[in-house]
This record gives sequence, structure tokens and C-alpha cells, in this order.
Amino acid sequence: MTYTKYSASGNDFIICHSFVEKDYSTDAIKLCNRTEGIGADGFVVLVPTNEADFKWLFYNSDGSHAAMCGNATRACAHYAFTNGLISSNETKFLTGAGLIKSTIENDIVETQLTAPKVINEEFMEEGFIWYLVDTGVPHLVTIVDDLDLYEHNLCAKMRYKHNANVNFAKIENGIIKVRTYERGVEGETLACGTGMAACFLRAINLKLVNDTAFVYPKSNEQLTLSIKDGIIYFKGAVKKVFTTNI
Ligand SMILES: N[C@H](CCC[C@H](N)C(=O)O)C(=O)O
Repeated sequence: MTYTKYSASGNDFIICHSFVEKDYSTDAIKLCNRTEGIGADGFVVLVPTNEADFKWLFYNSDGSHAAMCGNATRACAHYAFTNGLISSNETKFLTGAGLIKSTIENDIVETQLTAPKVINEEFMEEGFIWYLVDTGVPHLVTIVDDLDLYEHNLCAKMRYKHNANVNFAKIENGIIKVRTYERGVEGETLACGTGMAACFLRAINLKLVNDTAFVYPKSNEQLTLSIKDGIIYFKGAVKKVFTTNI
């Protein structure tokens, strides 16, 4: 089987395409293992569908299924285009969160996320003020002045209590810096697309940024987030790291 490793702002994925739609969770655990596998935060299998250019099956590195993954949409769109699975540089494909549209311009890919759903506008827990929103998957967001306040055990506690990813964000001069504990990776990743979108939405909600903002995840790679008519767009570079047959 041919697998391609991608990095999308540091969030890394193993991608392949197949005619066979089945449960690949065991493959995800083996392939994503960073000591005995290729190593990645997630595993994606693109399969045919009559409803869009393709459909994806997305798995976190622990084998759990997730409806959506912002950074993986950018990597998969690039993969589909460079592997000739799509003929246009604009693609629509099916995820567990619904239809996703992505546009590929060389190594820069922009994705239009599904409409966000605010679950809880504001609540206090563990000494922080939280915002809970679904940007394709559920995300908790807290705005802090110091990103060193991010702490693994606190994030794990909030992750399990709310079954959501956990984000700490710092906003300074209209720029957002984010640290994310990712559900299904069960630790901090170098970037989380739907998490950055959740932090951007909270910053908009608090009137701390304009309709377009630069967002920097742990990898410090720059992404651009914008909102128009309630829909979030996020754009950034992707990198095809290598292809292998195993
Ligand atoms: N770990 C997430 C899915 C991946 C989200 C993240 N990698 C992104 O780029 O949006 C979850 O299970 O809710």
C-alpha cells in the first residue's frame, strides 16, 4: 500500500486512497505510532463517493474516528490534486462534519470550514473562563496572557469532562497564538486547524480581532483565518514530506 506523509503547519498526517471503505482504525494506530510506524497525528483514507469529489475516513493517532480535521483537509486537498484524483484546484469532499471546500494554490491551501456551532458561550472551570464551540469537532477555548499557563493534566481533565479538544490562546495586536491539546492524540500537537478556528471565533466574539487575523500555532507557522457571513476560512502551507510503499 502506498502512503504519503504530509505536514500541515506541523500537524502531520498519513494519507492514502482506496476503493475499499471499511474500518481502518487498527491501521491508524499502527501507522501513526511514532516509534514503530511512520508516525503522525492522524491517518486519512480517501474513498470514492457519488456525492462529491471524494469522501474521507479520518482517524486520530489513537484510532478514534473524528468528524473533521481542519489541517488534514488542507493536506488531503493537496494530495488529491497532486495525485490526479481531482482535475480542478478547487475541490469539494465529504467529511463526517459535512461537505468541505478547499482551494489549492501550489503549496498553499485554503479550506472553508463547516458553519460553527457555539455550545457554551462562557463558563468558569478550573480557574479559567471557557468558550465551547464546534468548528467541525468540539473545542474548548480559554484566552490567557501567558501561554505557559497551558498544562497537560488540566487539559486532559477538561478534554475528558467535555469530550472536546482544549485550546489556550493569547491575543496581542490582532495576532492570535494558540496551544492545543488534541482529543485522540491525547497531547499537544504543533497545530490544530479547527482549534485555531475556535480561538479565532472567540477572539471575534470578544471583539479582539478583525474579520481576518494571523494565527500562530505551536509550530509558529503562520496561518490566515477569516470570517465572512458566519463562515470561517483558513489558509496556510502544506508540505508533502515523503511517499512510501509498505
Ligand atoms: N483531534 C480532533 C480531530 C483533529 C482536529 C485537528 N487536527 C484539526 O486540524 O482540526 C478530534 O478528535 O476532535
